[in-house]
Order: sequence, then structure tokens, then C-alpha cells
Amino acid sequence: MTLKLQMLGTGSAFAKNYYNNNALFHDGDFTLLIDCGITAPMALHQLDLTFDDLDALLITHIHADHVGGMEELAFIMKMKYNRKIPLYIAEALVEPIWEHSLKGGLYQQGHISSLEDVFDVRPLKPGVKADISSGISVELIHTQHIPGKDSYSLYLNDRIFYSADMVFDPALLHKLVNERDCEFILHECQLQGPGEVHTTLDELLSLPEEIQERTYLMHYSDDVEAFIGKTGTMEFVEQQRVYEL
Ligand SMILES: O=c1ccn([C@@H]2O[C@@H]3COP(=O)(O)O[C@H]3[C@H]2O)c(=O)[nH]1
Ligand SMILES: [Zn+2]
Ligand SMILES: [Zn+2]
Repeated sequence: MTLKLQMLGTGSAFAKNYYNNNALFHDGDFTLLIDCGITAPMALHQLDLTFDDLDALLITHIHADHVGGMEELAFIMKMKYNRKIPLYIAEALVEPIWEHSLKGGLYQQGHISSLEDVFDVRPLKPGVKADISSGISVELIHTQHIPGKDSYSLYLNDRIFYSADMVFDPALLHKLVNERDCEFILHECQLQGPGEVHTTLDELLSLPEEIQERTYLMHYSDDVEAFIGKTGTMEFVEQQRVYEL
């Protein structure tokens, strides 16, 4: 089945010309939001969508450009739409996302005292495929980002790799393409400077042709236009554009 991808945003954490790197995957009339950053509420609004148009949320890791919109989502879902949206998240992040990111804003004595009070929490085990809808499956892949901070990339429908924020991992990309029939790689990309906690454009340019030709770049900084034509066979993903994968 054809899956549609529409990025709510394609910007890096501190980009100002692009919304946060959050994605909508559409399978028929089912809509999955991947990450819900600070800008997600406004980015949805720009597409004439509301939180009620979402069928599920999946979180890759706990940074504000990936979870900063969750407080608004949770309050609106509870107060306006009176429903709990399924929240797919690595089991290791269930406690930290509540204790370290959401509890401060969402806690209300007698009403909201746990993540389960506002979300239909669906913990995921890395390496174990889960069906999210009839046409969307996901397997979490634990990838490295910042020491001590768990971060999970995604393998969707056994053919689409969606990177979380991660340092360059060429062995993983080779394995996905050569052993697991990966057709599309949506990869975060830091355009300049040393990678440290991200994957740089120069690192991605070192990949062989057979990997680059299926790689699309996202999570980029405001100076992206200076890099158009300098990305080998890789293309930048455009926010709000609909892609069929
Ligand atoms: O050791 C560190 C920790 C953080 N940062 C910045 O903070 C940002 C947090 O969101 P992000 O993961 O999308 O991107 C990160 C980087 O821009 C960094 O450059 N080095
Ligand atoms: Zn990020
Ligand atoms: Zn991050």
C-alpha cells in the first residue's frame, strides 16, 4: 500500500525559517504524527489540521523540537476532544517523558497525575515490529544521539528508515539497504560544522551511490538554500509537500 508522507516541518532545533522536524504519515484515512515539537501546533494549523485529525503519535526522543508541543496536544485532546490519543514510545522513555518533560505543565491534583491520564500509552520494545494501523508498522532502532539520552530511529513498513536525531551510523545504513531491502532513507542532516550529536552532510556524502540515491535530507538549518546542488544524489525534503513512499 502507498504511504503518504507530509513533513510538518523540516528544520533543525534552532531553525527559524522551518518548523520543527515532525512528520505526518498517512495510510488511507489514518494519520500518524511522528514527534510533536514546539512548533507542531502552529504547523498543523497552517495545514488546516487540528489535533483531532491525528490518530496516533510516536515520539523518537525527548528534546523540545520533538516533544515541546505535547502539553498543548494533551490539554486540547482532554478538554476539547475528550479522547486519549495512542502514544507510541520506547518503553525506556515512558517514565522520563512524564517525570522530566510533561508533569510540570500537565499535573492537576485529582485530574492528571500520570502519562496514562492524558495518553493511551503504547510502549514499544526496540527491535520488535508493532502494527500501528492496517498499513503502518514500526520497529524502533536504538541509535546514538547524546550520551545518556535514549533516542530511537524508525523502520517503517519494513522498507522506510526514518532517522531520529543521531550521529552517523554507516554500518546501520549499509545493513538496512543490503540486508533489509530499505527503499527510502529519511535522514537528519547537519549542514555545517562537526557532527558531535548529529550526522553531517559531509558524512552522508561519503556513502555509496546505492545508499545516497534513496536518501532524503531533513532536520536542516536555515542556510539550506546555499547547499542546494551540493548534496550528491540526495535531495532535501520540503516541509508541507506530500510525498508518496
Ligand atoms: O551536546 C549537545 C547538545 C545539544 N546540542 C544542540 O541542542 C539541540 C537539541 O535539539 P537537537 O537534538 O535537534 O539538536 C541539538 C543541538 O543543536 C548540541 O549541539 N550539542
Ligand atoms: Zn531535533
Ligand atoms: Zn535531539
